[in-house]
Amino acid sequence: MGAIDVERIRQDFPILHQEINGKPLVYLDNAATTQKPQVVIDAIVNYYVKNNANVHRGVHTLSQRATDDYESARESVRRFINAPEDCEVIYVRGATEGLNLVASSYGRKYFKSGDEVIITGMEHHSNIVPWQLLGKELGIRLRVVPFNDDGELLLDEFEGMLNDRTKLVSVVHQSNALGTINPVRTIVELAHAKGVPVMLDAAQSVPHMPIDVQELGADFLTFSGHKLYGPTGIGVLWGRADLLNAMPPYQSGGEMITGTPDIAGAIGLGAAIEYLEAIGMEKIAAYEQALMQYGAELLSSIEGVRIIGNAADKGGVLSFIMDAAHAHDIGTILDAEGIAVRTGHHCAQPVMARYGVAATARASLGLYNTTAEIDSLVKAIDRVIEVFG
Ligand SMILES: Cc1ncc(COP(=O)(O)O)c(CNc2co[nH]c2=O)c1O
Repeated sequence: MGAIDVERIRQDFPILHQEINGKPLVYLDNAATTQKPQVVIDAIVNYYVKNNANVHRGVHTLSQRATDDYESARESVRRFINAPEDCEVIYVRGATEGLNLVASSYGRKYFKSGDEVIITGMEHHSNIVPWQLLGKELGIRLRVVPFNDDGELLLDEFEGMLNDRTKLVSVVHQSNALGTINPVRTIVELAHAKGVPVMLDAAQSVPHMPIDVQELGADFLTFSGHKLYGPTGIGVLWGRADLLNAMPPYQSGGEMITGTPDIAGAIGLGAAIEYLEAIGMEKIAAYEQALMQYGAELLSSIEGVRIIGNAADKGGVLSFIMDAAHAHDIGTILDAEGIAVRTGHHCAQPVMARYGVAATARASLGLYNTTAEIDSLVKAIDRVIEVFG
């Protein structure tokens, strides 16, 4: 299935080795949050056991140690996304805050009534609502790029939306509900040709593929630590230094203007990044891609199962509906079999509306999942048909 030693990797994740309802846990909800390797857990514990102190401007040893680890994590983030400078890496609570920060700070400085922001029809609510609220406040028009039945953006429609009132394009790199990987380099090229900056919601792509912000050409990019095997409450907004330096503060107070940060979270994020770098993002992407293809072939061969989202370029997400049962009933039966998937609209209600469905069941893959776990999923789906069919 690929060049990573998944059985050895699974030993790094203590949580995976338990039973749920008397069955081995099969954790397939990685788009919601990922599990944490022992090295991440140890890094957080080590901070609190040995180095806990507030960061920056402390003259005592513990504060210096905490500051060194906190800033070392920032350098790990810079390296991981190949950002030009550490100062372009801003810690936030997660992708939601990263998107809100750009909407609030960049938006309020540069947008005026009648301006337009372009998003897509497959966005997570975190990349819809901030722009809706700003739209109400400032009189901004939100333009929405549609997508086809396979879940692929209509780029001609996008290009046609770009005009002299367009002030920002903010798009998801990989859809959490469909798995679609959008052609963001092309989107950036088209937007930049019109002088329009681009923000990437990379919450679902940074954990699963190599990301190079300089190669992508974006102007902002945000992601959440808890989705790339790091702790909750910590994430990153990357932005071009010239843009960030021109933006007004998002929050004010002491400590680098935003109060005491999530020091342990940042250190845990740094440990997660080093863990992933040791395995290799190219290898992880290839492994998850092969696993997703394996699952897609099996699920699409089951009568009464329909996969929602069949883009040619797609990450490790298998959203599906069944003739036999509602998504929530699917999820309940799967849980009884020890299998964790997410059911609902996945904070992507426009996607559900596009397909005319209320909800899907979504299996989303991580680097520790296996073909045997996909087989268990298929067996449990057969169980759903037995119970509800
Ligand atoms: C594409 C995308 N953008 C933004 C967010 C928000 O990230 P947060 O700030 O860390 O919450 C999510 C979370 N997606 C999901 C959270 O739970 N199930 C999901 O699919 C997401 O998938």
